Amino acid sequence: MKEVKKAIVILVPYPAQGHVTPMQNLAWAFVAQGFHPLIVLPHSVHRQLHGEGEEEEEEMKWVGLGDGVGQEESPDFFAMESALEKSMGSELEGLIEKVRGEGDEVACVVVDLLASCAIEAAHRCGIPTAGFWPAMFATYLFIASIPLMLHRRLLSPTGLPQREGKFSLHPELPVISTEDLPWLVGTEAARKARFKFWKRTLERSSSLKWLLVNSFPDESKLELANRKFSSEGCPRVLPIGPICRNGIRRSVSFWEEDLSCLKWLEKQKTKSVVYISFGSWVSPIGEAKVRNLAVALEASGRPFIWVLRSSWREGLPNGFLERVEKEERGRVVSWAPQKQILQHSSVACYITHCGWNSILEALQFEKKLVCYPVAGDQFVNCAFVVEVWKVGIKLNGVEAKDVEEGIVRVIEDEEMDGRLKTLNRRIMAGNNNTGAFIFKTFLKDLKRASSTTAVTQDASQINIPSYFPNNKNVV
Ligand SMILES: O=c1ccn([C@@H]2O[C@H](COP(=O)(O)OP(=O)(O)O[C@H]3O[C@H](CO)[C@@H](O)[C@H](O)[C@H]3O)[C@@H](O)[C@H]2O)c(=O)[nH]1
Repeated sequence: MKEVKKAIVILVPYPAQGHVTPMQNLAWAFVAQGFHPLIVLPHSVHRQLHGEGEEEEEEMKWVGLGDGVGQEESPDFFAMESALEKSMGSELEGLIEKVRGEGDEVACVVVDLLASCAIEAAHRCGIPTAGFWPAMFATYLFIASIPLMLHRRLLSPTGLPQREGKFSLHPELPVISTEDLPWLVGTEAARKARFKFWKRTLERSSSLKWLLVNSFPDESKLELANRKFSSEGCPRVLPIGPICRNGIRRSVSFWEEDLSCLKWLEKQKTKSVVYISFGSWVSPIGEAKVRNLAVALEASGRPFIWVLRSSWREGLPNGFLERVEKEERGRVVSWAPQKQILQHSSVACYITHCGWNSILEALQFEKKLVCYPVAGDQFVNCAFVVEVWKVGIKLNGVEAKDVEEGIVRVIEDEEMDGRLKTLNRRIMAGNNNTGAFIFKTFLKDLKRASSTTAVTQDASQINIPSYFPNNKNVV
């Protein structure tokens, strides 16, 4: 028997970059409190990130759990969902038994709501379980209000909008179009399947005690709206974000970053470069739009860095890549060191798909946004950027005229700079960070629920370190 029991926190992210990064940041916040995080991934994704074998980091471990996905396969959302549903429950129970068998204590399991199949397994093992919503709280509210939308007949029983047009569920939520609801992606069959997925997620999450949300306190008043929409037995919502990573440690990356664009960035004038990225997950914008965007960027005459996977480059106009390189006009890369780019003074604005992590990073480094949402929560995120915070504009299309007008509007709008600065101060505010305070409250609650030995101090004395942002010079 070992002398000191370790307090393990098992974290289960959905296996995509935009989910693993915030979960890893959360893991560092746990490390700072004396916990030993164990981040689990399906084996196929673990292999991509860490190669074969277990990655040994001093403070946290990454573990691959069997998922039945072959080396050559690259499953889409539904295939991954089905792989997780089949294997995650039993694999996770096995892991918990193993940890306990080694004499350690599993103090808590934190489950990304997109991997909700892990919730029941954690419950079966009798471990306090928290949900994690890596995105904006408002987008959770749209999911949480599915029952209300069904009741008001805004939706059919299969989740399809029953009327077209704009609506708002609550004065604190922006007006959005029925077409912008997060599950309305792809074909009718895909939309129905996603709606089913969210209904099941909502049912499962009702058994959670807490829901940790990577949103900032500005939004916490929305919790009132949450109470209105949610039925009995919903988790206690704790907006602990934005959890950003300070210091030298890098986030795990699904692909190798092309660092050459940083050297090129050094040579550009202050606030001249347009950065373009559509995130890591949902397929980008289609070949025709890729072509239009390329034409628009060339026509603009502005320097740019564009993250574009090789598989999407077929849509590019003839000779585009060669011209860009020859004229030193910009860089087209498969995967970029995004935070370093956004932090750079040469970058003027960011054309974004409005993934939540990208928005947080842009706010952290005070970069104005030119929004082109593509799928899921991105339309709601965009509505906040454009209509609530007014720190960006929404593109109507990617024709040359739209893009140039959009870029000029954000670059020339100095009031937008002022609002961005104020918002940055508010959400990245040093030691008084409300998100950090709420995290302490959670730890206090956890201590009561799990009798964990890790949180031994009075929680009010816990000094939350820099995993919650307190300045902008971090990568
Ligand atoms: O070349 C690149 C491009 C992106 N990133 C990073 O990848 C992450 C991307 O995250 P996000 O902006 O949230 O986009 P997605 O990867 O598309 O994230 C998915 O998950 C998010 C959180 O739930 C949702 O908000 C999005 O809509 C959904 O597509 C960010 O941290 C970026 O810094 C890089 O490091 N290099």
